Amino acid sequence: MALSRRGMLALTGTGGAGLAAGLATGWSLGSSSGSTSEGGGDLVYDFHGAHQSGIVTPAQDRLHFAAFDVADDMTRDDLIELLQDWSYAASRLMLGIDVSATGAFDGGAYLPPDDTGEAAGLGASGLTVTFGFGRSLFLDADGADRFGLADRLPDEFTTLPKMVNDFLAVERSGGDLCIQACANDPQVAVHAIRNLTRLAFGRAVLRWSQLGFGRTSSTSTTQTTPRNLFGQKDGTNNLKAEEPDRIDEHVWIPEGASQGWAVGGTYLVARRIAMTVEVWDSLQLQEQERVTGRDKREGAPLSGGTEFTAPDFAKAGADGQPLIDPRSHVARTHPDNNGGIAMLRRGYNFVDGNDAQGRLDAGLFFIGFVRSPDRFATVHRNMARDDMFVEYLKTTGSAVFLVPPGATSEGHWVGESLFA
Ligand SMILES: C=CC1=C(C)c2cc3[nH]c(cc4nc(cc5[nH]c(cc1n2)c(C)c5CCC(=O)O)C(CCC(=O)O)=C4C)c(C)c3C=C
Ligand SMILES: [Fe+2]
Repeated sequence: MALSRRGMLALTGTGGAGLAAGLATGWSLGSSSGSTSEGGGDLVYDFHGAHQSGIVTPAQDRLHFAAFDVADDMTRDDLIELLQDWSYAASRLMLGIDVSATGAFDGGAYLPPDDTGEAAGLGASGLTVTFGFGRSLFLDADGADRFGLADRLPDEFTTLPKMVNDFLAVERSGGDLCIQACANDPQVAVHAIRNLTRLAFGRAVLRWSQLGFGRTSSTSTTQTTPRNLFGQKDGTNNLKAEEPDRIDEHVWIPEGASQGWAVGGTYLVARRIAMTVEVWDSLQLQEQERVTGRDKREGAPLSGGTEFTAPDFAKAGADGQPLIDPRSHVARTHPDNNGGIAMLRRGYNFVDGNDAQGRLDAGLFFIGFVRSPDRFATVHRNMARDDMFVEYLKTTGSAVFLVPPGATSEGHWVGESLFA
């Protein structure tokens, strides 16, 4: 593949010394022969910033998430080059332009095009591309330090304990690297993952991937609360971008964390949670609401009020029992019952076909951003132990990635601080 940067033609083959060299001297996005924005596709988010995009960005409607394994023969320098190439390509894709300057159509008739072309004319569609590092990048399953990164592994980067409703498939779990692509057009998100996967050819292999539709959270007060496949309003009491102090407290890795290079990053916890929708659908409305702790129509807590009224876990009904069942999902996961821990949820619905009995393989691809995996585990343990909701859920995939801080400006790349 040949990609060009500021008039410089990069290497052909698997990717990139030329690209890395371009980065070192500073690169510019210039113009592209590729896509132009049309219709609703002209929403563009900035790739550069102190934090990566796709975290507090108002949750887009579509997701393509991918986890990768780095090839066995990769060196530390190769890994750096891959991250540089991915950063450059992502910064272009987020502008709604092709992965390289010659793109889908201008590389000449005798070469495969750099860009696969299916997003031509769709614009940026609010695309965000977020990169993460798996724990195995630092220390693999055999304890090998493949890239000289073991002493950069944060103490906080622990593995999640097994939970009661875990039925984890190896082929849907883990990974050395991840890319979360979110957009308002599914083809734009798929195009991003497809082209970044292609760019990694010979360097990293796709391990598993997940498509998601219909965001199941709002991450901004400008958004209405969406519904998940149980028909519930989901995301009501989520952390919102308009609460920077709470985001600082709960999401970003703080100064004083064990590894300074990760400050300003966060941890992404991905859980593929199958929902037994047919069983749920046969529950009485009243029981669905009791299990959730909120009413289904408005999403208001069962202690009273409207959607955004704070739940009152102490409030009792005429029978003297709490109006919100202590084993409801809201009671088990609320910060008041978890030592104040909150997380930024940014998940998506999925339907991946059906089984031989006609039951949908449907659920929620949960994505949560937290400042340490241990904080997620605390809430999840409390939920898994006796949340009534768990009866209707089965977790089939799981992975945790450290999302490093953002590439601050052009010429910088995601992951730079790890190798500094
Ligand atoms: C441990 C983390 C969580 C997992 C896993 C999880 C799965 C999950 N949740 C829903 C539906 C809802 N979740 C709601 C609230 C909520 N959920 C979590 C955490 C996990 N959920 C938290 C921290 C909260 C917020 C609690 C609070 O502060 O009140 C709600 C209520 C509406 C809302 O506030 O978003 C719903 C509905 C599903 C379907 C699911 C797995 C499939
Ligand atoms: Fe939840």
